[in-house]
Amino acid sequence: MNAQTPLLTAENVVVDYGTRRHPNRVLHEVSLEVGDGECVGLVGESGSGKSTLGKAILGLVPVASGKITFDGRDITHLKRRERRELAKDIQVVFQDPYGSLNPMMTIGEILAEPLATAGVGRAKARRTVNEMLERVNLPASVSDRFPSEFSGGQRQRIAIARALVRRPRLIICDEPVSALDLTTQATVLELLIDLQRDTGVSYLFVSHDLGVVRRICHRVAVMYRGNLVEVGDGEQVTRDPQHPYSQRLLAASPVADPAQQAERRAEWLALRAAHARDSAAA
Ligand SMILES: Nc1ncnc2c1ncn2[C@@H]1O[C@H](COP(=O)(O)OP(=O)(O)OP(=O)(O)O)[C@@H](O)[C@H]1O
Repeated sequence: MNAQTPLLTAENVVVDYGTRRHPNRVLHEVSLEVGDGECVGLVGESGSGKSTLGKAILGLVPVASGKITFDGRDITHLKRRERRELAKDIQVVFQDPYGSLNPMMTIGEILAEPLATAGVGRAKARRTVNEMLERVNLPASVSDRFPSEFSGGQRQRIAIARALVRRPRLIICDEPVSALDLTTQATVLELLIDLQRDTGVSYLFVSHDLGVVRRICHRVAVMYRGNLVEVGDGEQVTRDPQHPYSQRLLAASPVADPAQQAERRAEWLALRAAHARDSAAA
């Protein structure tokens, strides 16, 4: 990994939802870098703006001001064709392994589709599909089957294989394990870590779960009401955060010990109450 060379930069990115007359500012001048081969976690409670930053990078929501660069190139306002071309380098894995795979297509068709769009011939596409299935620990024989025949964890591995087929340099992982049970979460996280080690792909890893982020991310950014309040080393931010909001987020994250969990839940409820008060005052 070379965290010195940012592959992706977001500089003072502002995103508004709502209307021009009644804008609802969801991102307030957010700045973040993801290095080549780096995994950066983006944490924060529901509604803090994590997915919106991912969508801004993917060009799925308009950026009102600020700049996003990829490999030194300004990608803030790309034309549709340029955006399609960029899909080779930037891919996404969503939370819901049930909704993100077309139920009418076989696994082979789902994985081959991005290659066909890129003009890759059928024989080469088939080889690449088999190689990617192998990478996510699924046999080539699954190609002829449909998504409904697989478990949540298997579907998420298929979604990861699909994200990988064009050998992207960055994958935006939007809560990729939060719909999975704990054991399956661990397997998918291990897979993502192995893939990063083997391919050098970078991840922007969106999650509300500090434990998950601690396992996989080199650096962690904490988002609160559309602002990044803390960015730092993953171990440090997830164990000894400096910002009061990050401290409350850590206090709310699940732990194995029930007594400690009860204590954290109480702190979490206090956090929610404080958030509600802040929102009412805003
Ligand atoms: N398409 C939209 N139109 C209007 N408001 C939206 C839209 N998408 C998200 N929002 C609002 O923007 C804010 C940030 O949402 P976002 O989904 O980015 O948060 P998040 O941190 O990813 O939350 P979660 O963890 O629940 O996915 C929320 O208040 C949400 O209601």
